[in-house]
Amino acid sequence: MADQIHFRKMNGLGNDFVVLDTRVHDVPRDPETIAAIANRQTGIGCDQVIVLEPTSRADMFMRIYNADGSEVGACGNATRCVAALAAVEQERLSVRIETAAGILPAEVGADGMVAVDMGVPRLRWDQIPLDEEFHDTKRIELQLGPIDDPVLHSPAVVNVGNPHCIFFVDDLDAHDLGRFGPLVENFPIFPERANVSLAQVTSDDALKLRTWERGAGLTKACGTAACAAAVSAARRKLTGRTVKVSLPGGDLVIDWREDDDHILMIGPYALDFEGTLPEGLVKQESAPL
Ligand SMILES: N[C@@H](CCC[C@H](N)C(=O)O)C(=O)O
Repeated sequence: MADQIHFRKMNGLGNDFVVLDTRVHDVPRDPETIAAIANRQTGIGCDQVIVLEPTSRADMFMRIYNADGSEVGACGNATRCVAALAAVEQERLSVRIETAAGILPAEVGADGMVAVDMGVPRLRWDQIPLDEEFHDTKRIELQLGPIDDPVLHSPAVVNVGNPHCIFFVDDLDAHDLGRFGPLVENFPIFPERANVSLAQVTSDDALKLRTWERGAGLTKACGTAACAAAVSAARRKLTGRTVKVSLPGGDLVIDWREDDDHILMIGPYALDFEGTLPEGLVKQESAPL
C-alpha cells in the first residue's frame, strides 16, 4: 500500500463522497477501512466512498461503498461527480461510467450540470428484490403502525441499480424518517435491505423527497431515490414523466423517457477539496514473514 493515498472530497447536492483512485495507487477496500474513512468524527467523513478503477468498456469504473462499508450497485449523485472527473480526463463532454449495475452514459455541461442516463427501472418484485411475490410493485402491502390506523402504508418499490421503497405522504415534515427509516431498511421483506424515502407530490411536475439511505442514514440528497420516486409517481399517475425533485440539498430534474424507458437525471456536482488520507486511517497490510 502506498504511504500517501490521495483523495478527492466531492458532493452532489450535499450527498458527499471521498473519491479514491486505484489507477494512481493501491487503495484500501476492506469494510473497516471504508467505514473509518467515512466516519465524520474520526475519519474524513462522507456518505459514500467511491473507488475508481480502470476498465476497457467505459471511461472509468466506479465502485461504490456506503459509509457502513457495504458495497452497492448505484449512486446517482456520485455518478455525476465521477462523470465530471472523466470529462476532464478524456477532454470531452460525453463520457461513459461503468458501475457494478451497468454502464451509464453521461453528458457534462459547461454550466456545471451533468445529465446521466440511469438506465431502465426494474419493477418486478424479484428484481427489487422482495422476499415474497407482489404483482403490483406500485403499491405493496407493507405498513407501519396500528393495523387499523397505519401511520405509513402501501409504499412503491423500484430498483434503479439499487433497491428503493417510497412512501407517498401529504406532508413530509409530519413524519420522523430518522426513526422509522432504519426499521424499514431492515424489514425481512427486503433481503438486500432498502433505501427508504418519503415523497410529497406538490404539483403534476414536482415532488419533495427525503431519504434514509441504506448503509448511510439520512442524507441531504439521494440521486437514485429521486429517480425511483419520479418513476413511482408517474406509475401511480400522480405526476407526468418529467419532474423536478426537491431534496434538502437542492433540486434534480428527472425525466423518465417515454421512447426507451430510460431515466435521465440532471443535476450539479462539486469538488470540495483534495488531500491525502491521514496515517492510521488505513489498515496496514501485515509484513511478509
Ligand atoms: N447516495 C446515492 C445512493 C448510494 C447507495 C445507497 N445508499 C444504497 O445502499 O443503495 C445516490 O445518490 O443515489
